[in-house]
Amino acid sequence: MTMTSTYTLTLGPLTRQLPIIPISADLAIASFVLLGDAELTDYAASALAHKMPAHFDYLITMESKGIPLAQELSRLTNRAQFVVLRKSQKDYMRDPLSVPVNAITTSAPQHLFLDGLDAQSIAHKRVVIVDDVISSGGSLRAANELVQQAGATVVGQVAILAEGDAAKRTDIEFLAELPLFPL
Ligand SMILES: Nc1ncnc2[nH]cnc12
Repeated sequence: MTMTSTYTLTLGPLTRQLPIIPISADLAIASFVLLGDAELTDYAASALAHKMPAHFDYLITMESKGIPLAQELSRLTNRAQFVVLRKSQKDYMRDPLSVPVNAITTSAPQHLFLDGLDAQSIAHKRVVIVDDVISSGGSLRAANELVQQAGATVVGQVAILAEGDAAKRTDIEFLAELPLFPL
C-alpha cells in the first residue's frame, strides 16, 4: 500500500488530517469531505453563525456537502427552512431553473438546478449562500445566478474553507484557508 501524504487542518479546537489527492496532471488538493464528520459540521456551523449578516430570510446551499452544514446553521439561526440547489433535475421539480457550473473536483461540466417551487419561496427575499469549500468560485457563481433568476438578493456568502486564491476574496466569510498543491 502506498502512503498518502496529508495536510493538517486546524479549525478552532479541532484538527483533521486531510489526504492530499491529485485531481489533474499538475494539481493536488487536500480533500475535505464534510459528509459524516458530525463534530466538525457542528463546530463550523457554530463558528459561522457569528459571521452571518444580521438580516436574512433563507440559507441556500449546493448539494451535497453543504447540506448538513446548512441544516445545523439553520437550526442555530432559527430559520425553519433552507433551500438546496441540486446537481440533477428531479421529476418532482416544477419549472426548475438551471445554470451551467464548473467545479475543480468534477471534470465534466455540471448544471445546478433550483426547483421552481423553491424559487417562488425565495422571490424578493434576502438569502445567504453557504458551502463547505469555496475554490474556483464556480458553484458560488452559479448559485448567485440562480438566486438572481429567482428574484432574490444575496446578502452574504459563507463557507468553512477558502481554497487557493479564494482565500484572497473579500466577498466571502470563511473560517480557514486551504492551500492547493501544485505537482
Ligand atoms: N479541497 C477540497 N476537498 C473537497 N472538495 C473540494 N472542492 C473544492 N476543493 C475541495
